[in-house]
Amino acid sequence: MDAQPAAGAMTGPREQTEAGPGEAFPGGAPWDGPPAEQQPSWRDHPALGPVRARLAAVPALVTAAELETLGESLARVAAGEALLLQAGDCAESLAETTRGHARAKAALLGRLAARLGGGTGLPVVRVGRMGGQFAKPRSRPTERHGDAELPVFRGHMVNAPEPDPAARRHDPERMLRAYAASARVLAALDGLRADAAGPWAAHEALVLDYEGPLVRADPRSGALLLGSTHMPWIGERTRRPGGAHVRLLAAVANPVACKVGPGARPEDVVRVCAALDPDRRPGRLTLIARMGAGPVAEALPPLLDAVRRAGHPVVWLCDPMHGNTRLTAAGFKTRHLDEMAAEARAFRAAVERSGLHPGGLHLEVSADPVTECVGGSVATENDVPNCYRSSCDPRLNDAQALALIDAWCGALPMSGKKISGLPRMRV
Ligand SMILES: O=C[C@H](O)[C@H](O)COP(=O)(O)O
Ligand SMILES: C=C(OP(=O)(O)O)C(=O)O
Ligand SMILES: [Mn+2]
Repeated sequence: MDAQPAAGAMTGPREQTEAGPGEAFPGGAPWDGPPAEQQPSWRDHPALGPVRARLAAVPALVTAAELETLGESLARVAAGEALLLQAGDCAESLAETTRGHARAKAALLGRLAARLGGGTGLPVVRVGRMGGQFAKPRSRPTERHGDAELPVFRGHMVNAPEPDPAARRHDPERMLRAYAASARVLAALDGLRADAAGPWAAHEALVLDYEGPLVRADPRSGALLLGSTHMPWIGERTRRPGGAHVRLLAAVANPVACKVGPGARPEDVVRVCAALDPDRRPGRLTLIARMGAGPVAEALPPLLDAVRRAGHPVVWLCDPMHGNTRLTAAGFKTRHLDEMAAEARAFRAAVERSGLHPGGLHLEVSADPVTECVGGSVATENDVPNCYRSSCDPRLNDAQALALIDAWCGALPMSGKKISGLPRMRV
C-alpha cells in the first residue's frame, strides 16, 4: 500500500532548502521544550531516532517562492479582495495518495471554488486539506470494541484504523510513509498549479516528531520554513499560548492558521496572534472559527473585536463542521447540513457586522458519493451508514458542499471592498 520515501524524489528548487533544524538550533528547537498535547506514545520506540534523522535529511516538499506566492494571495484575502477555500478529508488515507487521487481531490476543490467565486464575484484561493493530513487529535485516548479497550485511531501517520491491538500500536516508521505519500500528492498539486490561486496544500501540524525535522532554513533569506506543507494549521486542542505547537509555527515563515472554538478566551487568542503574527502582516495568519451553529453568534464577536483591537490583519475563515458533530442513534458521527449552513450564515453576518471581511470556508469534503452528513439526498440519520468511508470525521459529499457554499453566498454578492487600514497588496 505505502511506498517508501524517496530522498531524491523532489529535485530542482526544493534542494535549496536543505539545512535541518539542528543547525538552526544547536541548543534545541523552541518547540522541543514546552509540553505538547496529543502526541503519539512512541518515545521509547527504537525506530524513532532513525526516522527523525531520516526526516531531517529528506528534501522539503515546498519552496520559499511558493510560500511567498501563497502569502501574497492570502494578503488579498485579508484585504477583502478575495476569498479562501480550504477543503478536503478529515483524515487523509495513505491508500488514497496516487496522482489520480490527488487530481480528483483537486478537481473537487476547483469545482467548489468556482461555485464560491461565482456566488460572490470574488477570486478564490484554493487550499486542500491534503498532502500531509495524516495525524488526528482525539477527544479520548481509547475506545471500546466489543470486550477490548483499544487506543483510538490517530491518523495514518501514527497508527491504522482497523480495530485490533496491532493496528492501533503507534509506529514511528509510519512517518516515513506519510512523507512519501505527501511528496506524491504535492508533486501532483505542483503539476496542476497554473496561477496564484492554487491548489496549495495544508494540514494540521500536530506530530512534532514529524514536523520538527522537516523545518528547513532558506539559504537565500535565512528564514526557517516548514517543509512539510504550504499552510500548516494548529488545531483547537493544541493552540495553547506558549505551547509547543504555537512555538513551532511561530518559528517558520509559512502562512499559518489556527483553529478557534467556542471556549477560546479573547486574551488567549490575542496571545496566539502575538506569537504567530508579531509583525502584523496581512496573509501571515488565518484564524479558523469552528464555533457551532448555536454558540457562533455570541462566541465569535468578542474574538473579532479583540483581534482587531490588537491590530492583527488576520483572515477570518469559517469552519462550520467541527462545532456541529453529533452521534446518530446507531453510533455514527454525523453533521447536519442545515446546522452547518446556519453557522456559515451566522459567521458571515457577525464578521460583516464587525466591519471585517468574512474570508471564506474550511470544509471536510469527499470526492466520493459519501453519506456521512445529513442533508440533500441523505434524508435522515438512518441513511448515514449507507456509504460511510471516513476514518475520522463525517465529510460532505460534492452536492452537500455545493449547497453549503450556496448558503454562504446567500442572495447577495460580497462587496469585495478593501478593509480599511490595510495596505493594498501586489496581486
Ligand atoms: O478532526 C477532528 C478531530 O480529530 C475529531 O473531531 C476528533 O474526534 P473525536 O471526538 O471522535 O476524537
Ligand atoms: C481536528 C480538527 O479540527 P479542530 O482542531 O477544529 O477540532 C480538524 O480540522 O480535523
Ligand atoms: Mn475533522
